[in-house]
Amino acid sequence: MAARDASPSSTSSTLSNITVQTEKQADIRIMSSASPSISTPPTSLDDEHSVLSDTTKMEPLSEVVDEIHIPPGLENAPDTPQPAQDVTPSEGRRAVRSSRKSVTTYNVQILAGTAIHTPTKYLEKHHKNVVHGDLEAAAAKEMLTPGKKRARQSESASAAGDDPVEEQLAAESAQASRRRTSSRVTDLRKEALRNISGVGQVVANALSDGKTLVQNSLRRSASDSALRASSSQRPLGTTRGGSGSEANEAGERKEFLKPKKKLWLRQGLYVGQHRDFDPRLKESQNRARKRTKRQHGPDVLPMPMFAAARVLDEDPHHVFKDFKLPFDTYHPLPRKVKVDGWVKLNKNRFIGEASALWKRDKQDSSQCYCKPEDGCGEACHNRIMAYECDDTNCRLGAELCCNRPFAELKKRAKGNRYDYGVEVADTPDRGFGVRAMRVFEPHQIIVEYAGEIITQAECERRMKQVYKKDKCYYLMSFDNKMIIDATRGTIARFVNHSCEPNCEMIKWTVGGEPRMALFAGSRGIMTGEELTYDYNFDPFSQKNIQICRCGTESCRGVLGPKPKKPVEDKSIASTIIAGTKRKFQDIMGSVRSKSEDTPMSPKKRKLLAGTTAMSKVKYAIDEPEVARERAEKEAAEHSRQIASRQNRALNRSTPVTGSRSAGAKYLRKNLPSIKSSRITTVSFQRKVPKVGALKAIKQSTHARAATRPAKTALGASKQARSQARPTTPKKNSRDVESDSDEDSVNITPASLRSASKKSLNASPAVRGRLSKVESIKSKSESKRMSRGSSQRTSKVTVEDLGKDHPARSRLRTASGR
Ligand SMILES: C[S@@+](CC[C@H](N)C(=O)[O-])C[C@H]1O[C@@H](n2cnc3c(N)ncnc32)[C@H](O)[C@@H]1O
Repeated sequence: MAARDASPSSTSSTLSNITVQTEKQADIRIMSSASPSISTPPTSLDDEHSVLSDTTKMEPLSEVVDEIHIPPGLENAPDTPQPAQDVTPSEGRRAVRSSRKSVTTYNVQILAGTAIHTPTKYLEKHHKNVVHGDLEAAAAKEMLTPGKKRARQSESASAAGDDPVEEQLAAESAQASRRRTSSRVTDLRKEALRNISGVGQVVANALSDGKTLVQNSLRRSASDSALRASSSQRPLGTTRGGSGSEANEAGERKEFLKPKKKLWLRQGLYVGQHRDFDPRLKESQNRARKRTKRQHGPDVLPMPMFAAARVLDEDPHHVFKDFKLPFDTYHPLPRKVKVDGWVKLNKNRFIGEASALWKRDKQDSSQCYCKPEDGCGEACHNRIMAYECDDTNCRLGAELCCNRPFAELKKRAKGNRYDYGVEVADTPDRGFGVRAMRVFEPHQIIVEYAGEIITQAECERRMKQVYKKDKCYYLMSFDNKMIIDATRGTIARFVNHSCEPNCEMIKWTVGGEPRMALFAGSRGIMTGEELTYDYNFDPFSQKNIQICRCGTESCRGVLGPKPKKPVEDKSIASTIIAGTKRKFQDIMGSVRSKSEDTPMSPKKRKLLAGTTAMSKVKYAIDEPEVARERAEKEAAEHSRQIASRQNRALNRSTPVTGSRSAGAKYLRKNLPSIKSSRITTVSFQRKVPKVGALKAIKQSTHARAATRPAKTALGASKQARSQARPTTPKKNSRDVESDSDEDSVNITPASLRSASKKSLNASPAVRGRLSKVESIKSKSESKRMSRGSSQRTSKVTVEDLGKDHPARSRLRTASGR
């Protein structure tokens, strides 16, 4: 007979102890179920022996039936098994005690090797007796895995093969005793508890199955007398081939008990990949293995991304081929640079009086009239004027308009660091720099140059007091005579200078306020590239000149202002006139001095009248003298340029000056104390034709101005864009003016006139040529007229934009500054 605590704690009770009872004590134990059963760890040799005892026999299931379920009305049926009526509860209890010796008791904690470590109160509270029978056998069978079966076969040859629970427990005990030596006591305990809970669960299931079985049998016995007769002799639950349903049940059970085959995953995420790591080895052994492997070289190819990083890090002179990976393959090195003393600001912050002064000088407004198909592209007025489109100045929505760079930047900042796309990196010789972590398209916005916007007075104060001992300043001249101090500012402050930059620092007007940002140059930016722009650095004094380490071919050698523009950079007007000039000279057969051929020569090219053989001979004879003269002239010109540059620097409105004169005074006074100031002064002006050039064009085209066809606003704006497109930082307006003085246009109508006058005194041959020149000149002018040359457009653009158009005012401001 088996008694089982049906209370909720009964399941857990099986976790501690399982007691297997013999047939003899079955009837006595019915009563024992009434009181809480007690089990103790084996204390005698008998008990020890009982752990692996094979004397246990299976409990006939019919007794279980007798004890538990006797359907109402069947109590007095002749075939119904009767509970033992003659045993009183007290006797039962006594009987349990007296019969303990013969009860095979399995203390699971002992079996699992955890009894020593289990608190006594735990044992007292939880251990319960569970009586096994056929149902338990079924349960145990279910629990037996192939491994356990093997363990059972090998280790308990002497154990009774009939009792699977016992066998399982014996196997577990053997396992546990093997593991006992290990120090992982807690794990073992957990494992044992898990196992036992599993057994308990199965036993519970089996009992409920048994209950069903009994009920079915009783039902059958009530309807089938033959079966009833046999059932009284044969214990329920024993299978016999005669009964179809029983055979089915046996078949089902067999199927149920069929061991499951473990399926191993053979393919997966890491299939085919080799790792240096061997999980069977210790970490130190793995490390040692890796070290030895490295000496021999890797036996598998490295991942492309790491290989690429290695190549990129190598000295470019030793790498046979330039090589850059696209962003999705390349992963910038996860080297984080920590910058001390950098307080990060994400947007401009006005300091002190700057705010009030700023409001007073609000920016002009701009309006674009783009159609959806244009999408605010190259022809967009706002774009030309470096105004960001928004809902107030653009009719296209955010989806169609692609002239909203700062809005794009804002969105990007919300993404991850690769969306943001820039990081501070160490450079070998220029301190920190900024590196791209993604690809940027040509002219795409990269990062805003933001910081504290201060007045010049505040800047002076900071220079004297706060940054007195600093070696590095992050000051940039901004709009409205203000200064951006990016000591607290965005990452853009770390962008270094290059004489061949890949980026441009440009001022835009966003929502009526000027903002400065770094934009990709016309080549775009690849991942891993260092970002640079031309500082157009004004050192104020020779003492402050720093050596440039940009390493480009056209490096100017020092961090200084941009050089005078070369010939090819001159205005379109001068380029056109240059064509005329060439023809003119061809006809004249003039021989220019070689010094004039020098492309960078800023001197005016003077027309030489004589082109005869005599003159050629004369020049040939005089060549050494010409060379000497040329050298002298060049030296004089060079010193003049340096002097004028220094004058400009002193007079220029700079971050450290209150006014031009005050600034000059301040600098004169303070320069010795400001030894290595890093003042990034960049003034941002539109590219405009040289003042002189415009003048020349105006004069030459004045007479025909009335007949000129009116320009459309679009054409005008296009031209304005080509002229006014914000590119690299421009020189101060004074530079523009002085440029026009120094690099005056090579040929003007006035020079042509003087040449004609001279020609009057020339020989008939020369006069003939001059008349040809006149005719070519008029032809070329008429050509210019017919194709609406840019020389004319550059002026017309300004005027045709309309009185109130911001383009007009800005272009004027730019050229007038
Ligand atoms: C605005 S900071 C740029 C960030 C700076 N590298 C840093 O570590 O903070 C400007 C200073 O960087 C250095 N620098 C930038 N570009 C340079 C170049 N091409 N060659 C030498 N020094 C450069 C100069 O000292 C300059 O004054």
